Amino acid sequence: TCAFAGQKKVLAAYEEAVKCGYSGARAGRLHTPHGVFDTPMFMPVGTQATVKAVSPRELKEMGAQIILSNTYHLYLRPGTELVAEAGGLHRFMDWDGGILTDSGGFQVFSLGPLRKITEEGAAFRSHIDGSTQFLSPEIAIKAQMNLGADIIMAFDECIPYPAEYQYAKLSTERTTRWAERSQKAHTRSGQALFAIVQGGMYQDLRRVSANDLVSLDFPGYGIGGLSVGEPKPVMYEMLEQTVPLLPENKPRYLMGVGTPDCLVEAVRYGIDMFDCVFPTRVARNGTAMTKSGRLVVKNAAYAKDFLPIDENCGCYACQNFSRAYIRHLLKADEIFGLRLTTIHNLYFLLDFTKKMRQAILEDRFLSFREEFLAQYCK
Ligand SMILES: Nc1cc(CSc2ncc[nH]2)c2nc(N)[nH]c(=O)c2c1
Ligand SMILES: [Zn+2]
Repeated sequence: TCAFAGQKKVLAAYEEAVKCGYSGARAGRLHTPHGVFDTPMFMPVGTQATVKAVSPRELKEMGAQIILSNTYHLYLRPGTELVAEAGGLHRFMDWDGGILTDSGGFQVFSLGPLRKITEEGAAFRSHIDGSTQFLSPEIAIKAQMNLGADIIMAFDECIPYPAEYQYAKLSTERTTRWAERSQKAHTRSGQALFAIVQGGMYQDLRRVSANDLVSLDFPGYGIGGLSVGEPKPVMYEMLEQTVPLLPENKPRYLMGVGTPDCLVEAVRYGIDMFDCVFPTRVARNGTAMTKSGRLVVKNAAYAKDFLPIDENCGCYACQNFSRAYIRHLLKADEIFGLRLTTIHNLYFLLDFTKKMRQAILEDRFLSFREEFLAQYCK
């Protein structure tokens, strides 16, 4: 924590991590204005100021610590000034845990019909009403200060995959200049601004991006531009190149990841924080996550299966309902069905990261990883 004593604007301090000698895995504690949180951690995604189909009370009950929201979406609707007038995002959505907002860069490129990226920022058309919009580091930071999240992200470009070396190089250099502009625009104390490492799938660009951002001295670092369709071994190789260059006493957040096998590998490289829409998204089409892989509870095979999704799971769905009942609800398009599969999938990932933390603290992470990967079929 003392590492952050000198940081005037930072509250996302990072207690001395408990390191496992044989891997980069570490168990840490993240200090924010809304509490101290355990890592490794999974962060449920609440894109439009709600984690779809579950309430803040249920999120708290299942052990969620920090949730994500999207600047891009809230900027377009209902507007970040409105959220500020409502008392900020925590008040607006009645969530008193931690909140992290993404800066909008990724969503502009992945959602809105993109118009144009220049040194100044990104012009795009709103996916809601087609209106012409523009985001820059200054606008994205102002919007995030309005929302009042505990951790906010620098405005970056998530380089598409695949990308030519030259494009990746120029984009990464611009993202570093945007990070500096984000830093200058960030004037809200009690809020931590994380930079985002880019570099495409090029080892040298990843190292340059990490070193440049570390020298700008941020309280934490996102690793972006991954989980964008690249083969998993390539993602792991980029982690191997990047993570060791990031300060040990600062949190590392692997953006948009992911499935349990990716989480256990990324923790091994020293990642602390994860987010992914996957668990909530696949839940809504009837797929449950288990330690042996995915279970499509909507399948006819489960019509008369009166066991829970996972009899060792402590979630509300598995403690009280059968696969047959949940399948019935999903087939009948009952909203409660989506709620139960979402509750299970979120609980599964939150519990999985808690189990990894315990394994690290007990110095048995690598055997935990071996056992898990042996049982989990991707
Ligand atoms: N894979 C991936 C995912 C996300 C979205 S993380 C998220 N936002 C909201 C929910 N989840 C990314 N976001 C940014 N800003 N940059 C990236 O490179 C990037 C890469
Ligand atoms: Zn469950």
